[in-house]
Amino acid sequence: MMASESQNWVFMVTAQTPTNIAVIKYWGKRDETLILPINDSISVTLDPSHLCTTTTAAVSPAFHQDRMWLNGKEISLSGGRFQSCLREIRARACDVEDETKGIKITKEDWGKLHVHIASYNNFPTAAGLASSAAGFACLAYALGKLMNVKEDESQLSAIARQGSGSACRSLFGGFVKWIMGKEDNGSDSLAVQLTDEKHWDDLVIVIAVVSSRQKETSSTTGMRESVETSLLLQHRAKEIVPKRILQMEEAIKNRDFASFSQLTCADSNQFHAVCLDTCPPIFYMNDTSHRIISIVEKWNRSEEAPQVAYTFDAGPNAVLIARNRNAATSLIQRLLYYFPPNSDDLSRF
Ligand SMILES: Nc1ncnc2c1ncn2[C@@H]1O[C@H](COP(=O)(O)OP(=O)(O)OP(=O)(O)O)[C@@H](O)[C@H]1O
Ligand SMILES: C[C@@](O)(CCOP(=O)(O)OP(=O)(O)O)CC(=O)O
Repeated sequence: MMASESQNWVFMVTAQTPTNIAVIKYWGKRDETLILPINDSISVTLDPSHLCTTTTAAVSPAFHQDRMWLNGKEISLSGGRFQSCLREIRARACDVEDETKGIKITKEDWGKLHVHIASYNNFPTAAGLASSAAGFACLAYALGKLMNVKEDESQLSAIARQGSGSACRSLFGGFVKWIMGKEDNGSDSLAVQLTDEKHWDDLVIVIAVVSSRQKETSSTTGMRESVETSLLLQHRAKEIVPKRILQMEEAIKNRDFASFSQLTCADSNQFHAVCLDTCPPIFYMNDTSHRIISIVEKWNRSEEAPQVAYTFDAGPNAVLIARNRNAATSLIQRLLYYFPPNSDDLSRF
């Protein structure tokens, strides 16, 4: 089976993947198991040195079951999502040879070996900052490297998607589109890069962590309830998003910040309107989130051109995209003025 007779070897790889923030949101599935969305979405991938996941995947004949640790704590792998990613990667595994260690793992061996995975997020988990996106993208990438799969990033994205929908967009840098696809088996539901990270490098992303508490309604549960109860969601997916996707692609291509910011803010607000239109309603934003929106709206209106776009995922934390470094500096000064450190006093706003 293995060139190495010893049971003591461990072969491991480490990968790092940034999170991504949607500017046209994914909210709603047409297939819960395969994680197939009801609309296309577009995101921007953050700089890997900031919000990111680091995952080490290891294999050894000494491992007797697949195990995973998230932020230092062992987690259950009984859920289907981890198993789907692992199964899809195992099915594509190739021979691995490490001559220095005298290790040879054949394609067939992978079906019998178990993996241990340790993953760390350097930012709050399950707080609406897309930890599942960085997490499952990194998992698919690390397992792919470990098992020497030959798939390209788009094909890997379709595997990461089965861990968490938004994860498929984190396999690329820059602006990324998740094409919803039409096939029932999900083979055409994958991510493609629209532009790389250099295309629009004036943009500066500032994240205002309003709360790092774990949210009450997960994205998975929230979007299921929206699909079941919100008429606005159906209208959004059919009538609004297809047009917005085209407009957003154009705005990104032309580095047109006025259109980009208008579309980003409108889409975030519509996503939260869908949450309110869900029965029972879901409240992801809080008073501080609403105040941040008002500050940005007021500021943008007082300038000749918009300075900052805001977007909120399934939580109260604000993702603010400034048109350039000057706007980002001014934004941070404003945030510190309205929300002084160590003070709850928001009354000056
Ligand atoms: N590094 C990781 N590796 C594997 N799975 C992870 C990792 N980080 C988070 N997850 C999974 O993602 C879940 C959190 O996903 P959830 O969608 O609820 O929150 P979020 O991704 O932080 O926020 P949102 O997607 O709404 O912006 C965790 O409970 C865990 O199952
Ligand atoms: C609001 C969002 O961040 C929702 C992300 O939802 P998830 O990708 O976390 O959901 P699952 O596919 O059920 O794992 C919008 C987005 O990222 O497009």
